[in-house]
Amino acid sequence: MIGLFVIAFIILFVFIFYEDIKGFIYAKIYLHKLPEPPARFFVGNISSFLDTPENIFKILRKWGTDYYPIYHTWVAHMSAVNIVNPYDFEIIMSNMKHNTKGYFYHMFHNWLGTGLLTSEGNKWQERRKILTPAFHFNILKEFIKVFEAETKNLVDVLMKESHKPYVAITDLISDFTLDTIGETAMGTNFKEEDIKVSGRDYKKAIHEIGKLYVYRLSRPWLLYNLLYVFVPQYFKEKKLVKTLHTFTTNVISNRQKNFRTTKTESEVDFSYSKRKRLAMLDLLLTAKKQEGCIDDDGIREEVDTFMFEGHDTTSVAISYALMLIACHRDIQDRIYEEIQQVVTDSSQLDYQTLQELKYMEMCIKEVLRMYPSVPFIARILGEDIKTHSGHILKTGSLVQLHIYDVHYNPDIYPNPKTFDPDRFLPENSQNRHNFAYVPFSAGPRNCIGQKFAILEIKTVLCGILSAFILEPVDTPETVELITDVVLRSKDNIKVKFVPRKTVY
Ligand code: HEM
Repeated sequence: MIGLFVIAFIILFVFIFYEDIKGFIYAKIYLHKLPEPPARFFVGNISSFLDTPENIFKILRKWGTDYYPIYHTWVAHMSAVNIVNPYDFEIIMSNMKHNTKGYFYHMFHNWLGTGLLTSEGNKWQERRKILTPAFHFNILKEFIKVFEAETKNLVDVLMKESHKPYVAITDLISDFTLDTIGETAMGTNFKEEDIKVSGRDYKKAIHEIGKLYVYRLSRPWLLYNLLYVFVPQYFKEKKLVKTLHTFTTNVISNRQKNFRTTKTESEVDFSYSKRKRLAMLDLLLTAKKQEGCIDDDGIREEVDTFMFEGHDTTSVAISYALMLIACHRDIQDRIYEEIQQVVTDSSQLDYQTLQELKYMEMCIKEVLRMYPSVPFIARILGEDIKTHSGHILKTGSLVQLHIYDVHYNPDIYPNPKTFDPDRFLPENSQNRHNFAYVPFSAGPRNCIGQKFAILEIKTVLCGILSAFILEPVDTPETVELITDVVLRSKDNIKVKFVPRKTVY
């Protein structure tokens, strides 16, 4: 009887964990041929992952150098191939077959469902097709007015704080980017009375859920829902997701009401072939109404995805940009001179003017090299590949692409810790490998919002640098980076803002 029970248990175990067992055997046969950091029997590299987020960040950098160009990490049956060279980036990022995201993206499902960031296959292709026109040049041109108005609000806040020895900027900038994505892509002003309170709760919940993801990410066994439901974080996440979904559902229904009353049938006449230009949420609402290719849940998935991807990434980029510019007065003066020359009518920025800020653009590129907002991404291989160094990786392997480490490779970027925008002069970048600079990823699954991001960052730098001289408080040496879904610092970043009028 006991024998039968044991056999039944083994069969059930194999049935439930078939994929994991297959992965384990594959890792033992193939992946252990790759260089590996020291590991313990069965638990593998777990002790390194159970450390603090700042220490995990440091150890990953050490492994990236010690085991260049490729290495293997594992915990029990879970294995990951880590790539830290541009040649293999190209093999993986440029091939549609490897478009499926890594397992850790599943932890976003409770909140983001399977929106553009987390979806795969036909669903991803269909959504990308629907959403691409929302980031067309004509739409982005309109958004610049919103970037400008929100920049003015931010400058007012900074002005009030400027008597202090420094301003802790991280949260202020994050508020700025949330308000901006709300008003551009969603057509919703978070400061309006009727949603001000729920908007504040929403922002708080976004920050909280980010911390929760880090907790889960650094404990890979919690990526199994079966185990996750037993920890308090599961219930906390459920509560946060409810707050987040309540808010986005309200935003959608408000917009739906306004959209109905402000647009006539002919105005919303919509088809992809006609390429009618509509901001993101309006585009989705119209796609639902006229083409039936997305439903209410689908719209919410995308609203949640864009609120997340569209604010956190730009927020950290702007914070690091301000810190680096504060630390390099010579570079700051050059950017300011360029603004003075190019922005002749300071009351109105437009697309053309922002395009002409060439030196500022090089500075932003260098900021995103040193601080890529998304320091690593992950893919599941859709077919076997041979890596640049000759290793065969099998279909189904989880590969982690460490963008941060490629951006700090001294053979590609000499003195990689030095902030040097001239690296992006055409003559200095022409011989660089195409996949050696990938802050927005590359290939078919690249960042859909990259032009939006650059225009937003340029607008806010114009506003802030016209109003203030930045003085250093934090420097790259004092800021401790942590492992997170975006490249966050352990503490709030501090910069001193000196109003220009009091200086001259
Ligand atoms: C400095 C700012 C930004 C950086 C560095 C950045 C970086 C990235 C990266 C590396 C990816 C690939 C992610 C992956 O493969 O897992 C990505 C994807 C994505 N980004 Fe951005 N991003 C930025 C701003 C934005 C903005 C402003 C938006 C929206 C308005 C946005 C929306 C998205 C979306 C929806 C995806 C998924 C695209 C897809 O899979 O088809 N991002 N971004």
